[in-house]
Amino acid sequence: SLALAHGAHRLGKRTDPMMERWRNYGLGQFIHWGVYAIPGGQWNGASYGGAAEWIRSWKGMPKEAYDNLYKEFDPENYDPSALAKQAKEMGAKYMIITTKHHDGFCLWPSEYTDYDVTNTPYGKDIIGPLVEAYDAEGIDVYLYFSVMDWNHPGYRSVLATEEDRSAYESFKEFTRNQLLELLERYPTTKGLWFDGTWDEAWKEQAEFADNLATEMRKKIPGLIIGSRFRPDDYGNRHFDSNGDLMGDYEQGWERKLPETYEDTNGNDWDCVMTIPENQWGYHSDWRGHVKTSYELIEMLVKSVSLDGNFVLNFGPDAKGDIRMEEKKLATEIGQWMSKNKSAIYNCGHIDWEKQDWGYYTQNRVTGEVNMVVFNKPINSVLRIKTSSKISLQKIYDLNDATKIYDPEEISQDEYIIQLGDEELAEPKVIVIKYDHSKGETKGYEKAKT
Ligand SMILES: COc1ccc([C@H]2[C@H](O)[C@H](O)[C@H](C)N2C)cc1
Repeated sequence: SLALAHGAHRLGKRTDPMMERWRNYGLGQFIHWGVYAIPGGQWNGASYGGAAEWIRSWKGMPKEAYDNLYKEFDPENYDPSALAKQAKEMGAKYMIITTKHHDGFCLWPSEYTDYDVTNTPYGKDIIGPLVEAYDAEGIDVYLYFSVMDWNHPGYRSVLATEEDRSAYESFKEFTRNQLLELLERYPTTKGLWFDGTWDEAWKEQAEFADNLATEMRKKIPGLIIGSRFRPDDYGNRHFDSNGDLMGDYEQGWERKLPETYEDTNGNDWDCVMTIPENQWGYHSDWRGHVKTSYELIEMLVKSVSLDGNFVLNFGPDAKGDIRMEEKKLATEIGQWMSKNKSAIYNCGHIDWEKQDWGYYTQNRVTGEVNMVVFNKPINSVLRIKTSSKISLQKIYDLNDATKIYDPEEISQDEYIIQLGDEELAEPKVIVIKYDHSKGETKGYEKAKT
């Protein structure tokens, strides 16, 4: 393998308590909020077809007009504790907030730029009260930070000239100052979610990024930083030139999920997900498919079954209100989570053969296996193929203690259980207690082929 000065500094998963806590969240909330919520995807009577938080890049939005929107930022309905309570009700264990998106507008009072909340009619810190409100609900806070910054004069996507390079040095200093400022102001932050690090200019900053990550972890020991921050010595990101993950978890699953455990390379990972097909910031005109709570619950369960966290995005509008569709989904997901959270929190992958009826999650504390059933087969029979040398002790409906399932062993390490006749009204969790006291096998004959 290549000798890298700034590649992965650790092989395999982080095993410290802060990362164990991250690994056991299951469900998170993303919040994308900024001045892009003011146009909300519309301008001059036209609707932007892209992601609302990218409207500045649309030819239909004059840059001058966008860059003056901050003078209208005055979210009179912003209510951090209401947001935190809604997240609590949904069952989120952590929240990631956009402190600064690509447009460079800062939701906190930054010493290093005037393009921040203090110069808006609202005039106050947005981030601080949100951190306090979420901490008060026991929901861990992570800060999203876009390195790419369309507002900073020193930003460059490519370093072509000496002028570019000297300008970019001032931009790097600005970036370091803002990150250290955020960690100073919000010391209960558990981690940073970086974005906007795909440009060539940043890919040349392996040493700078590596040193900055080290410096940030000096300020907050154990700080959790994903794979989307650092480039390695050769400009590779997420995975270094030896194919090793850089950062504490893989940040590549955005609006998509791994299909198999192999797809995850055995790393920690998160999937960040939009409710519409592709809108992170508030867009008043959601086009196309809006996901239902069952679709989102299946993505959550699938994520946990493959050792990942599922982070659902919310985009408050210009007044700071959460739109009706998002409120409804938070409530519906919360109703399911209130009855089935033991299949999500502290759970992860078990290498039993995936079945069509749904997903397994294993509780890392109790060892119990959860069958999360989404698809009831036509014959109401659920097949269970375990790993070898185990014996099933008890199988029961998580939400109906009177419902015990009697497994029928149909071949080596293979069982079936019978569901009742009732239709599945919602994803059903069936718990399997098992142990390794393998009794006598019935000596099934393997077919001689
Ligand atoms: C170029 O394609 C992109 C670039 C950045 C994004 C940003 C979104 O604005 C949002 O913040 C998402 C998490 N991020 C990857 C999305 C698509």
